[in-house]
Formats: sequence, structure tokens, C-alpha cells
Amino acid sequence: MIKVDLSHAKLAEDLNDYKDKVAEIHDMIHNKTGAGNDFLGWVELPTNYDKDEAARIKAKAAELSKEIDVLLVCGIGGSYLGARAAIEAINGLYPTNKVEILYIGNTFSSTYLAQIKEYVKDKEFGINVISKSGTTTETSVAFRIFKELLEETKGKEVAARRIVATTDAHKGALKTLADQEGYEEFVVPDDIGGRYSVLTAVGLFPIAMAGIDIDAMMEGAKAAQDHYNNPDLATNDAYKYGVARQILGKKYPAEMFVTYELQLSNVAEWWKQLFGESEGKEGKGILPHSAVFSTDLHSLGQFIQEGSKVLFETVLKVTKPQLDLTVPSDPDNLDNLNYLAGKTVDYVNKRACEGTIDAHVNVGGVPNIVIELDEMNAYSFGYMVYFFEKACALSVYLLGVNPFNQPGVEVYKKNMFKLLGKPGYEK
Ligand SMILES: O=P(O)(O)OC[C@H]1O[C@](O)(CO)[C@@H](O)[C@@H]1O
Repeated sequence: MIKVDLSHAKLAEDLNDYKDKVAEIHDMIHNKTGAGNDFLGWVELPTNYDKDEAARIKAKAAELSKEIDVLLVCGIGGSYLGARAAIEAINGLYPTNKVEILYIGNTFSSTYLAQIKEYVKDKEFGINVISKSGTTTETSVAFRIFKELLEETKGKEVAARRIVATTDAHKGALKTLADQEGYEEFVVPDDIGGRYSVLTAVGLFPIAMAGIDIDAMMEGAKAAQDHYNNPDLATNDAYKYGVARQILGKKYPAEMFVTYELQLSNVAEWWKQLFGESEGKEGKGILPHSAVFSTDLHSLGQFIQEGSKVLFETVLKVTKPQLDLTVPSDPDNLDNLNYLAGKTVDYVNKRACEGTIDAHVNVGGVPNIVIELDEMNAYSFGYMVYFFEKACALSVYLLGVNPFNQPGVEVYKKNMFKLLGKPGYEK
């Protein structure tokens, strides 16, 4: 399903030197003995996720899909990125499923929110508000605005039926509100942090609303759980990737995650939070960056090829496209393109990928890690998520950092609260 190719990575160290350390960290993860060990619920989630809740998710999605045309997913960071990544990667950017999925709660941009308000005001819409803490300001502000709109246009009873809250099982402002209003509730497990939560109700409800088979996604994740439950660096590709990026990270401060499909740009956003928030602390970490090729080869390609040597690339290559087209033959051939007639567009895309890797690695001196995924569907998405989660935990522990906290995010919030005059933050 996933193959990691390090033949273009130009590693300055022997991977094997990390064998013992990796086996030690594998035990730390599985025996929960490392820093942040109360956030390791994702490790066995594909096996022991709440099946009753999954059934409720599917039932509510089926029921709500009959009633609404637009679902507003209201969350930020790990509370929406995984769902968005899955929905776009699997359904594409112009999907045919009935319910349109839009994202709010991820910004204070008044123009963005006002435009969405205008767009949905005469439509049949519902809201999935997602917040583990229940207090994230971006999410709370957007939810208040759209909840008011829904209640004003449809009445409180219909609104309560169309609002689904995904939050902590026991505490928080959102939990209290959901209990009081009688919203359908799903749970963010205590032992799973936001960036590791896509395979919980956080991701699964919006994904189900997009018409995607969440059982297949969990089966894919389970296959990855079994496959990567293996301390042997020689055969565990998730660990190979985790080690290789740390070796490269000693020389290069940035990692550029590259895909060749526009619909994977939010997989990159999800990946950036996963690695950036897990690793960027104590003055350490590799800056996670991303690009979609060949699109960005026409903007960033020059820098990557010949600019300062600050990055390595991690290329996610999907072997089989979901759809394909053939370049037509043209008798006049005025564009001189007949040499491609009869070839598929994906054939061209793959040659662009091969040519770019060769140019960047062998001419530009930019190391490439290549991660090959056979295809993109619900099953393989679940598999891929687990692969990156496991790779990330290993990689960040290898750096000597707790992968599961994010103390730095609080600093801007405190400043903002002070400036906004939030009670308790006055001075
Ligand atoms: O689900 P919540 O609590 O609203 O948090 C959303 C996001 O904000 C963060 O807590 C950072 O502020 C992320 O870790 C998380 O994914």
C-alpha cells in the first residue's frame, strides 16, 4: 500500500545506525512510557474505536443528508484539517455528492465568514461544530454567528436537529451548550489530541456527510496499525521515513511536502499541522512546508532548483489516478503536441514527477524522500493517516521532544484575549 523510497534521499548517515533507538522508541510508544503518554489513544484506535458511536455517526449522516444541502464544518486545526484533507482527497475538488461541505470556524476573516453567511442564508444548511476544548475563539465566534442564522431562519427546533456537536465527553462550554440544546453529540476522546483526531468522530462525521465510507477508512487504518506495529527499522516504512527526515533535518531546516494532485493540497495542510505542532518546540524541529507540482514548479520550482539549500522534499506519489483523460490527436498539429496524442494526462504527470525528482536531486542537490501510495480512496486514506501519525511520533521522539503537546500556541491567544478585554486577561 505504501512504499518509502530513500534512493534519492542522499542520506549522510546509515539508517541502520538508528535500529536500536527506533526499537526503544517503538516500545515507548506501545508501552506508553514516553513524554505525553496520555495522548497515545490513536495508536490502537483503529482496533478499539467506539463502534456504537460509528453506527450513530452513519445514522445521523444519513438522516441529515436528506434534510440539508450544505454542511458547515466549524472547527480549526486538527478539528477540521483531517476531514477536509479526506473529503478533498477522496471526492476531488468538484465532488458530486449531495451535501456540499464548507468550512468555517478556521478564521477570523470577516469577509470570508460574511460571504459564507450570504451563500447559505437561503439554503438548507446544518452545522457540525467541532472543538475538543470547547473554547477555541475562532470556532466559537463562527458557531455563534451561524447558529443564530440557523435559528432565525428555521426556528430553534429545526436548528437543534441540524446542529451536531463533537467535543469532550464530560466538560467544556460546547458540551454544556450541546446538553442544554439537545444537539446530537459525538466525542473527542481524552487521550487523542487534535492533530491525531481525524479517525475519531472529529473527522468521521464530516467525512460520512461527504458520502465517504468510514468503515473502509477504519479498515485501512487497522491494516496500517497491524503493519506498522513492528519495531524493525529495516521493514517498517513509517519508521524509515521518520528516521530519514531527522537525518536530513540535521542539515536542512525545512521539509517540503510535495504532491502531484491539486486535491491533495489539504492533505499537505493536515501533514503540516501534524509535524509542525508535534515537533516545533524547544527551539527544535524541521519547518513543514508544502507545494503541489507541477503547478508550483512554475512559481517555486526556480527556488527549489537553484536557490539556497534550505530544504529537502518529501514527495507523496499516488500511483493510480482516480480519473484520467487522453490527449487527443489533431491532424493540423499546430501546437506540435501530437507526440503526446494517445497518451494519458496521468502518464504526463508521472513523467513530470520523474523528471522533477531527477532535476532536483541530481542537478539541484535537493534530497528527496519518495512515499508511494498505490491509490487514493477511503481505505488507503485511513492507511496513509496512520502511516504519518506513527512516523511522526517516532520522528519527534527521536528528536527528543514531546510530540503530543503544543504549549506555544497559547502565547498569541493570551495576547489576543488581553487586547479584546476577555474577563480574567485584563492585565
Ligand atoms: O479542538 P479545539 O480545542 O478547538 O482545538 C483546535 C486546535 O487548536 C489547537 O489546540 C491549537 O490551538 C490545536 O492543537 C487544535 O487542533
